[in-house]
Amino acid sequence: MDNFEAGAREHLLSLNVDENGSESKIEVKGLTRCLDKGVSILQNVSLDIPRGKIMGIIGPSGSGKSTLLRALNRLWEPPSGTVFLDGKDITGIDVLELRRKVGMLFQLPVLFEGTVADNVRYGPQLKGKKLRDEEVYKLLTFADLDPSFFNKPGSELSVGQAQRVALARTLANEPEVLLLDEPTSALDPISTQNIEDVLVKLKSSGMTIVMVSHSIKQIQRIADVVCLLVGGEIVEVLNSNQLSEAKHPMATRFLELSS
Ligand SMILES: Nc1ncnc2c1ncn2[C@@H]1O[C@H](COP(=O)(O)OP(=O)(O)OP(=O)(O)O)[C@@H](O)[C@H]1O
Repeated sequence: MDNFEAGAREHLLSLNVDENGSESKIEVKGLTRCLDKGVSILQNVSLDIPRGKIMGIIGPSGSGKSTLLRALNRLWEPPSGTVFLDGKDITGIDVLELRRKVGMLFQLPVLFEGTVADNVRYGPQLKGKKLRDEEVYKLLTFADLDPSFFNKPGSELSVGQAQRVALARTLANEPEVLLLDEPTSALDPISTQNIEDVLVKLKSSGMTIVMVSHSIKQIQRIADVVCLLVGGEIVEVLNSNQLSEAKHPMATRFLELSS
């Protein structure tokens, strides 16, 4: 390991522990969501999301994965005292500030009107900062898009290209956490691999990533930790290389059927 690598590693290790000595970037404590009719979508969910790691969330359709993810940046407002970012209750953080820190990418990207560059500049512009052309190029390259996309209208892109622009747009806010809801399910295998490579790069720069995916193989490729959600409850949290050790009957059946 050369000096630079050693220094970078030390820096990353120092990112792993905050002032409270906690290794969790996000803590979820007893999160429940009930519908008006009394049906519960999430039941007493408690989860530690490790800092600087990729956590995969898997589970059958309708098990509450998206609801849990959306609670983490208040797209669904969790009750106070249930979700904490760096030890702070997120319901007490200004919502725009929170969403800058905790960015989100959806299954299908929605680009704003205008060019690719307009899209990438959107977030910083809201704070009164105009990204320089070179900064936009850098973000596009990072998201694995050729710089020639700079002036293209967003409406002329394929879904895979638009997803990478959406990623560059999210990264322009310099988030600390990235939430992904099945970000590659509409993409071809090459675009999928490109996005996965970018996610792994982001993790090595210290970012915390939480990804809902229906692909067990994808989770095994890139996640460090996996959370299995069944019927609104967390039934297992495992290292991604230990998925075969899941014990909960629904979890084992789900894993058998999806592999
Ligand atoms: N706003 C809402 N109003 C009523 N029901 C909802 C609402 N949001 C989610 N649900 C229901 O809650 C359950 C969990 O939904 P959620 O989208 O979180 O599941 P999921 O695990 O992400 O599903 P999928 O894998 O199919 O995307 C589903 O039964 C869904 O119909």
